[in-house]
Amino acid sequence: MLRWRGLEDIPADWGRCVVTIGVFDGVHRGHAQLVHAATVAAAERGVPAVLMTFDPHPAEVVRPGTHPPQLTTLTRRAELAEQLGIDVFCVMPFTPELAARSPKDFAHDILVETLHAADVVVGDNFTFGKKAAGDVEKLAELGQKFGFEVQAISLFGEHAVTFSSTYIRSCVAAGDVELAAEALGRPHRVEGVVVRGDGRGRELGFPTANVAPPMYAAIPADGVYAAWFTVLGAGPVVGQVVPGERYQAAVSVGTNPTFSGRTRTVEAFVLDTSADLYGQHVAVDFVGRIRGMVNYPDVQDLITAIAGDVEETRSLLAKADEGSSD
Ligand SMILES: Cc1cc2nc3c(=O)[nH]c(=O)nc-3n(C[C@H](O)[C@H](O)[C@H](O)COP(=O)(O)O)c2cc1C
Ligand SMILES: Nc1ncnc2c1ncn2[C@@H]1O[C@H](COP(=O)(O)OP(=O)(O)O)[C@@H](O)[C@H]1O
Repeated sequence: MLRWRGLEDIPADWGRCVVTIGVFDGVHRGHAQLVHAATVAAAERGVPAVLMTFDPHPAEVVRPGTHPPQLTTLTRRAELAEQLGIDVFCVMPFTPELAARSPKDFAHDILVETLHAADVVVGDNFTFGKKAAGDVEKLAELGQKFGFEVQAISLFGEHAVTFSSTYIRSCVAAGDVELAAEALGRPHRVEGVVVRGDGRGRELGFPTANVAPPMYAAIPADGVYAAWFTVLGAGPVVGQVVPGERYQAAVSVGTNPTFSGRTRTVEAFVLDTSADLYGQHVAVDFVGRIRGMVNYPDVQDLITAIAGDVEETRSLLAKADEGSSD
């Protein structure tokens, strides 16, 4: 898969292509349908499928200070797009200048003159151009004028819910990681580098890898979760932990109220392993919620509770795996 940042990266001899456009945060099951339509159209025409996304999130440029919690980093979005068969991951820097373009200029200058789009695939709620004045109807009209086809895909959902990044953010914020996973088609992931904490976990008998997520990362509500833990990258084995392999983890999200903590942390106790994880880039895939954060009167009560969480983690993850192999 090719990766472009900005239109400058497009080769001079670039031919025709199929383009799907959106923020694609989460690359959820609705997004997957758009991408599928784009890859099918591209295969029929024998041209590449391009996914156009934006960075930073358009909301932050249009209304500074309103950046939504982010379900996926750009790197993760690219990885997921590649798995879905996209040929080119094109990140458009979302600048005030881009936001100010009229729908006609966006279509003419970017889709036609630069990308040479033969087909444009969007969700049927797609808006574009200055003040989001362009919609699917406008895009189809511009397509007729400039010579590209438009496919508007109806929004996908289940159980009377339309799957959208906003809906999944609200599931994550409420700690309902099961519902989030259903819409995403995989567990919600928080990634980051393992940093030093207060060094207390080891004393409790449960050392935890404290994960520092990127700014804006969508963090599940405070509580305890069963998750898969993976050291990312292709580096050497870390203690007993093999990069790229997933391990069971009991994860705490919160301020450690038992110790009157102030900072909110994401901490993973990786089951049945011991490894120096400091500095590693890791991923935590949230599978199920176990309980809320509790301010225990006694540290011994916390230790007993964590031991119970570990057992709950084992059975929850085993069940989730059975479910996925049905
Ligand atoms: C599975 C699990 C459950 C936890 N539950 C709680 C809890 O209910 N209340 C709390 O105050 N801390 C909880 N913690 C967080 C511990 O207080 C924290 O891991 C410990 O203070 C170590 O912090 P450190 O990594 O900064 O040394 C939990 C940790 C784990 C791994
Ligand atoms: N099973 C494990 N799960 C998580 N971290 C582990 C494990 N075994 C060893 N570690 C290491 O121990 C560190 C955590 O120990 P802890 O006492 O909680 O200190 P800190 O407060 O710095 O997180 C982790 O960052 C990791 O390097």
